[in-house]
Amino acid sequence: MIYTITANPSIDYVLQLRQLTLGEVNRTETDIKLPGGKGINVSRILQQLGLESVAWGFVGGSTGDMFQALLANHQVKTDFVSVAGDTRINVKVKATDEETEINGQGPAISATEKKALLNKVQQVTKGDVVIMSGSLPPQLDNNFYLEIAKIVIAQGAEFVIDTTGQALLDTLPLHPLVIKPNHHELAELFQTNFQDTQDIINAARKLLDQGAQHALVSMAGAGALLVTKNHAYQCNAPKDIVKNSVGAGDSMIAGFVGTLMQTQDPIESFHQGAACGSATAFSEDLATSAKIKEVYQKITVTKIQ
Ligand SMILES: Nc1ncnc2c1ncn2[C@@H]1O[C@H](COP(=O)(O)OP(=O)(O)OP(=O)(O)O)[C@@H](O)[C@H]1O
Ligand SMILES: O=P(O)(O)OC[C@@]1(O)O[C@H](CO)[C@@H](O)[C@@H]1O
Repeated sequence: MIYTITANPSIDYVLQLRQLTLGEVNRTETDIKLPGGKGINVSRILQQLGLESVAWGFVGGSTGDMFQALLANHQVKTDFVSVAGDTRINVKVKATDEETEINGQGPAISATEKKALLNKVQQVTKGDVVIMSGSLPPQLDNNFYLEIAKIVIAQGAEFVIDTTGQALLDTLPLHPLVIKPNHHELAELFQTNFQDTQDIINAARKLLDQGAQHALVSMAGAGALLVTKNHAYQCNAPKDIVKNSVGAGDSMIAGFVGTLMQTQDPIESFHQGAACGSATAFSEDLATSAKIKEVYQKITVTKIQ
């Protein structure tokens, strides 16, 4: 089974405006509410790929009720911990060619609520994969993901982590199945600027040296890299109208992990991950299975090392 952990789920309030003028009253052309949060997005794409997952996380308040009602339309199995605080609302503004995001902090999580989630993680067994992604709500320690990773490994299962900074580095010695920084996050991790693809590959290899099993580096409209100890692969990002790239990275993780569990083939998994990422960028909501199949045909994976 695949479990996703979204410590800080959200209602994504996606607003389309012709133009955004700060300091003025702006009115939307369209607005939609989506059940958001990185792990939730991963579960939704896995569902489109015909793969079952269980979404774990903290959900609370009337916004939490609305979040669950929105998610109920997507046939994702859930097992949330109910919390006293309100699930956050994240605002995504699409205006002219720019996407601006304002993400809420999320509810405070009590020690009892945290324990309830850790207890769920104790259920995992060999063959399971736990995917943890996204920011942590306030009051959860920075080592929350590390705590989870330790439980998962002790149970003989695998984990995937999509976070940044020290929280990511701390889990590397426990051998995450895959990590997926985008190229900006990767540069920030090493406090550098990349001059070329080789710089990116070298940085990704440092994360492999520290323990990651596979390193994906996403580069939005410039495609992505899959870096292994001895080889590197690149894929293109097809050109189309970008409708909403929120969740493209999560979609890539879902495609990669879901395919890897079925095929054990990292290159095929990379191809499918890239298809899911681009298909989401070309969709208003996350990608559908039909869109993923269509986009898959337009992606080529090239061995560059
Ligand atoms: N504009 C785009 N055109 C085509 N493909 C895209 C575009 N944006 C993203 N993708 C695909 O999706 C993958 C993941 O996107 P991206 O690099 O933006 O991840 P991310 O920064 O983690 O995004 P997010 O946090 O919004 O989920 C890219 O590597 C690419 O394959
Ligand atoms: O604030 P975080 O947890 O870092 O990111 C949350 C978020 O921006 O990530 C998803 C897209 O990746 C959205 O559904 C959600 O709003």
